[in-house]
Amino acid sequence: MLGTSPQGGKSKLPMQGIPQPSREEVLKLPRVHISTHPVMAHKMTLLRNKNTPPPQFYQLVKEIGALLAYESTETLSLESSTIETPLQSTTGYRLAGGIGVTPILRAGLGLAEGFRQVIPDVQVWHLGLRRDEETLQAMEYYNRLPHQVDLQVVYAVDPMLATGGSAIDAINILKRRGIPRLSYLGIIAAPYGLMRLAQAHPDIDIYVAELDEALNDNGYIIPGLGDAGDRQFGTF
Ligand SMILES: O=P(O)(O)OC[C@H]1O[C@H](OP(=O)(O)OP(=O)(O)O)[C@H](O)[C@@H]1O
Ligand SMILES: O=c1cc[nH]c(=O)[nH]1
Ligand SMILES: [Mg+2]
Repeated sequence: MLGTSPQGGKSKLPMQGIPQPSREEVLKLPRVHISTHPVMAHKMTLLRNKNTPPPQFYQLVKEIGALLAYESTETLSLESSTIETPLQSTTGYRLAGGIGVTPILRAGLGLAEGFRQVIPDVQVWHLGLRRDEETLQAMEYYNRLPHQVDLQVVYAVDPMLATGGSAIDAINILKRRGIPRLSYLGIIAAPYGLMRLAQAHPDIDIYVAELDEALNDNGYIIPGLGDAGDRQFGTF
């Protein structure tokens, strides 16, 4: 079992000396889904490149969000109904119940936008969490989650799963709203954060585009892509 805090020892750097699991260990986790699609690998390479400017970076986050939406909704429930084509009656299907997407601000905004391109009638519930870069603890600063909910599933979306603190907190907050089914959708995961999220919330599915090597001593994912919020919104 991993520790619950990224802080430890007497080091000034928050991840220094903290043991991290290997990629192989987290690949054995039962509800972790990592994309194997070649189009995803192509877009991920453009996204990671430090020379990709913010407008193209944001566009890529949206496109990757759409691909992840398609992959992660594969197991959703359907309702059937009879419809008329111009020629005859036939059985049609629609997604059962509502679907919610919670972008973890800021960086989750582009992913949520991509998700909406696949399922335009999702409800979008905004949640602001900011990671303190000294302690790596997430702090909630904005919450627009409705009290009345009747949804089949809610996806918490955030590009970067680093220590896992933000994702664990987001799922805790959503669980308090009584959502029957929750999933996490991200672009890049570090083994450390993925293991912590799966251990804290073994009842959710976790979908990511790629699994990286590790966190550096500052808690940044390597090789990673840098700061996903800054790269989307140009705030370097
Ligand atoms: O797994 P963790 O260690 O919690 O780190 C991941 C979090 O850090 C980033 O957000 P950040 O705090 O930089 O906010 P931003 O989206 O406003 O840039 C990222 O988008 C995640 O929310
Ligand atoms: O590598 C990282 C870690 C946290 N947040 C980011 O945006 N990037
Ligand atoms: Mg950021």
